[in-house]
Amino acid sequence: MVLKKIVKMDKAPSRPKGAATVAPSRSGSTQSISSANVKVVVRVRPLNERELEKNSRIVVDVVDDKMLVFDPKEEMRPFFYHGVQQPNKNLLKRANKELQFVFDHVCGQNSTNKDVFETTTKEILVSLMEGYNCSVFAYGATGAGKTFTMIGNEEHPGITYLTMEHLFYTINSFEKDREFDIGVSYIEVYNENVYDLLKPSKTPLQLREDSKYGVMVAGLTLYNIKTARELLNMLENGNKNRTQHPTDANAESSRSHAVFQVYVKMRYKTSSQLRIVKLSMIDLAGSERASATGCVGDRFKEGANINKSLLSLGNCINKLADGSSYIPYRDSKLTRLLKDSLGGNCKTVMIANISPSNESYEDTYNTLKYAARANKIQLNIKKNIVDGNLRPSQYVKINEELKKKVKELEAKLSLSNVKPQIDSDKEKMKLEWRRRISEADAVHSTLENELLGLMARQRVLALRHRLRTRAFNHVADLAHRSSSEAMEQMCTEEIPRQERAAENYVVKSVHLDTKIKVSWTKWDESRQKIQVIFKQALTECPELLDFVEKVQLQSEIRLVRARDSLRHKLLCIENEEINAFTEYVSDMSGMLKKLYMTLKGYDKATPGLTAEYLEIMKKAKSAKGITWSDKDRESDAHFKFVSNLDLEKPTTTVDFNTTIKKEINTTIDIVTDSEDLTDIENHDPLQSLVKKRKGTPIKLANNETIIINDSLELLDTTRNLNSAKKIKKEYDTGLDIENYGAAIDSKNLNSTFVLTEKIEALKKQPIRSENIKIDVNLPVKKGLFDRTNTIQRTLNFNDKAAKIVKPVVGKALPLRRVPPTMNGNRPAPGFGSSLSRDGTPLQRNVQDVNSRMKGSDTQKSVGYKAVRARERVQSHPYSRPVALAARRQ
Ligand SMILES: Nc1ncnc2c1ncn2[C@@H]1O[C@H](COP(=O)(O)OP(=O)(O)OP(=O)(O)O)[C@@H](O)[C@H]1O
Repeated sequence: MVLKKIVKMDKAPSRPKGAATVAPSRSGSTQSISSANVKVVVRVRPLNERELEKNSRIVVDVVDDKMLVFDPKEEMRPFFYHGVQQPNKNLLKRANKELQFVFDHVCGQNSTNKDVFETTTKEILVSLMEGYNCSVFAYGATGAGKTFTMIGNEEHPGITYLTMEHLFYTINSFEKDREFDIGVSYIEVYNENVYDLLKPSKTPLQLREDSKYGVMVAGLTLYNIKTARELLNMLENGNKNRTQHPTDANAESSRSHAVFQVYVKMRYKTSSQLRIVKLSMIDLAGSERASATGCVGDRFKEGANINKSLLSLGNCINKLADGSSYIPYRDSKLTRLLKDSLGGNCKTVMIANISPSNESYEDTYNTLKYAARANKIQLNIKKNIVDGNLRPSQYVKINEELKKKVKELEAKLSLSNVKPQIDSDKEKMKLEWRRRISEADAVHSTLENELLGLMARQRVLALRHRLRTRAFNHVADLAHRSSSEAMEQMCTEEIPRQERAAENYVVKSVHLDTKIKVSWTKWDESRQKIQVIFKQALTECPELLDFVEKVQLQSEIRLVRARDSLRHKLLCIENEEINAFTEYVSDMSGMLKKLYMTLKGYDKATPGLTAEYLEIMKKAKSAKGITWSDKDRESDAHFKFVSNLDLEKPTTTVDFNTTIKKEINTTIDIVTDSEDLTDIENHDPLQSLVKKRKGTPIKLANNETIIINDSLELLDTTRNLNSAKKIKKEYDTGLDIENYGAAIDSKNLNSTFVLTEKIEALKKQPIRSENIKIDVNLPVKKGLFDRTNTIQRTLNFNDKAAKIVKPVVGKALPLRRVPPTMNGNRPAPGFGSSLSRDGTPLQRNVQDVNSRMKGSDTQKSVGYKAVRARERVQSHPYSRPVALAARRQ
C-alpha cells in the first residue's frame, strides 16, 4: 500500500525538563542526552587500504566510549643532529594539538554497525514509540564512512536496516493495544533541490509548509512496508538513484543529502486516538571543503551547496542547543525539510564519522569541531573534568575515581529514595498518635460527661431543696400561732413531710457526693493520662500541635456546654419559683391590706402598726417587682455553688457546707432578757451576707435565753424545724404559746439533732442501690449538722462561756400574761403594749421564766396554768376584741 502525499504530523508531547536519563561514562563524565536534545556519537572508521599503504599516522586516539583525543602527543623519539642526540624536541615537527573531546558516545575503529545502532537509534526508538519525532544524521567528510554506517552492505547492514528491523520488533510488542501503519520515503537534497529516490524524476519536489500540516513534500510517495527485508531492496534501489560522483576523496562520493523517512501511524485500540511520528535518517553529503575535493565547475557548485546546507544545519543545531527563540530553518532546503525533525520535541542523534588517518587530518578536525558544537553542553562538562596535561593512561585512573564517585552518588540517590519511606514511617507514627489521642479523648470525654452530669444533678437537687425549704418556712411562719387547725396540719402533715424531704435530701446528697468523688477520681486519672499522651505525641510529632489543641478545645467546649445546660435548668427552676413567689407576695399584700383596713375600721390601728404598714407599702413601691440583686447573688455561696461547674474542685454538698461555715462564721446570738428586745436593731457584722429576722427565744437550763439568728438567705431546715417544733410543742402540750419557750427542752431543741444522728447512721450504711460505699471519711458534723445547704449551727448549751453576741429584734417575743395588780389597774391593752387585750399586764417571758426557774415547782405550775388555749387565741394581736365578740354572741 502506498501512502500518498500528505502526512499529518501529530504534535508530539513536550519532554519534561530534566527527565533525561543520566548515565555515567567510562571517562567519568556525566551526560544528559535530552539536555541538548542532540546526542552526538563519533564513529572512527578503520584505516582503508590506501591509508594503510601510506602508513598514515593515527591522529585520533579513542580513550574510552566517551572520549577521544585528537592529534595526541607522540612519544618523543630521540632527535639526532650530526649524529648527536639533542636534548630538545624535534624542532622540525609540528606541535601536536592533543585535543580532548568528550561525546555521548565514541565508537572506535573496531566498532560494528550493530554497535553504533545500539548506542544511537535503538535508544531513540523508545522515544519514537512514545510519540516523539526522531532524526539521525550521519555527518562527516567524504569517505569517512557515513553511507557505510547508514546503509551498510549485505554483510554489514547499516543502522537504517537495523533500526527498521528493531522497529518492527517493537511494533509487534505493542500490537495488543495499537494498530500500526508504516510508510517510508527516500529522498535526496541535491543542489538545494528535493528528489524522490524511490520514484526517480528529474523534476524536483516542492516543499510545502502549512500551519496545519507542518512541512510537506508535495508529490512524495510513501511506501508501506511490512518487513525490514523489504526495506533493504528499497534502499538499494534508492541508493542507485542517488547522485554520486567520484571525487579525490571517494570514488563513489555521495554529492547529495539522502533522507530516509519512516512514518509510523499508531492508532490506539481503546481510545481510537491517532498519532503519527516520523523517524528521519539522513546520510549527509561529505562535509569536506570544496577545495579538498579537487573539483571545479559543477562539482565545485555541488560542494558549495553541500557546505551551505551543512553550515545551515550546523547553525540550526547550535541555535537549538543555545535555546534561541529563532532557528534559521529557511537557510537551506535541508533544514527546511527537517524543520520538524530537529530540536523542540524531536530527538536527534548525530553520528560524526571520521577517519583516523592524518590524511584526513583537517576534515577530521573540522568534523570533531562541528560535532562538538552540536554537543555544546557536553563540551562544557568536558572542560570541567578534563585536564589537558593528562596522558591517556591517567584517564583510566581518573575514570576509575569518577566511577567510584558515581557509585557514591548512586548510593546517595538510593538513600534519598529511602526518604519517602522515612516520610511514610513518620506519617504512620502521626496516624498512630492521632489514634491514641482520639481513643484517650473518647474515654476522657465519656468520663467527663458522666462527672458533669452528676455535678449538675447535685446542683439541681441543692436548689430544689433550698426552694422547698423556703416554701416550708413560709408555711411554718404562717401556721405559727395562727390557728389550732393550722398548727394541727403543720404537726401532722407539713413537719413530717419536711422531715422526710430533709432525710431524702441527705440520702441523695451523700449518694451523689460519693458518686461524684468516684467519678472525679476516674476523670482526674484519665486527664493525667491524656496529658501524658499529649506530651509524648508532641515530643515525637510536633506537627500534631494543631490536633492536640483541637482535642483540648473540644474538652473546653464540653465544659462550657455543660455549664450552659446547667444554668438553663437552674434558670427554669428559679423562674417557676419567682412566679409562685410573686403570686404569694401578691396574695399576702392583699391580705395585709384587708387586715390593716379592718383594724383601722375598728380604730385599732396603732401608730406603730400604721407606720409599719406604710413602710411595707414603701418597700413594695420601690421593689418594682422582685429584684435579684447581683451583689447579693455574688455573695450568696449557695448561688455560687449551684451555678458553677468547676471540674478542678468538684465540691460535694458536704464540702460546700464547710465552705459556708468558713465564709460565715456562724454565730449564735445569745441574749439575756432585755427590755430593749423589741427595739434594738440587729447590727450583726454578717448582715451583708445574711438578713436577720426575728429570732426565737429559747430558755436555757442556765436561765439564759438565746435567739437563733436565722437567715432568710440561708433558709434552713433547722430554723424551720425550730419554728415547727415550737408549734408542735405548743400543740402537743397544750401549753400557753406565749410561754412555750420555757417548756422547750434543750435536748429536743429541734429535730435537726435527730436528723444529724440519722445522717451519721446513713454514712455507716452502704448504699444498696448503687453499690457504692459512702466515703467514711466524710467530715463529721457536730451539733446541728447542716444537710440542707444551710449554716452549720453548733450549739453548746452547757457552755457557760457562751458569749452574748447581740440582742435581736424582739417584736415577736411572746409576752406572758401577768395577773392583775393588786389595785386592779391594768396597762393599756394592744399590740406591743405590756398589757394583754383584757388589760392583764404582760411581762417579758424571759423575766418570767427567769423568776420561775428560780422559784418553786408550784410557782412554775401556776405559771403554766395561767394561760389557756382559748385565751391564747384571743390574745392574738389580730383577733377580734373579746367585748366585740361577746356583743355579737
Ligand atoms: N567502519 C567501516 N568499516 C569498514 N569499512 C568502512 C567503514 N566505514 C567506511 N568504510 C569503507 O570506506 C569506504 C567509504 O565509505 P563511505 O562510502 O561510507 O563514505 P562516505 O562518508 O559515505 O563518503 P561519501 O560522503 O563520499 O559518500 C567504503 O568503501 C566503506 O566500505
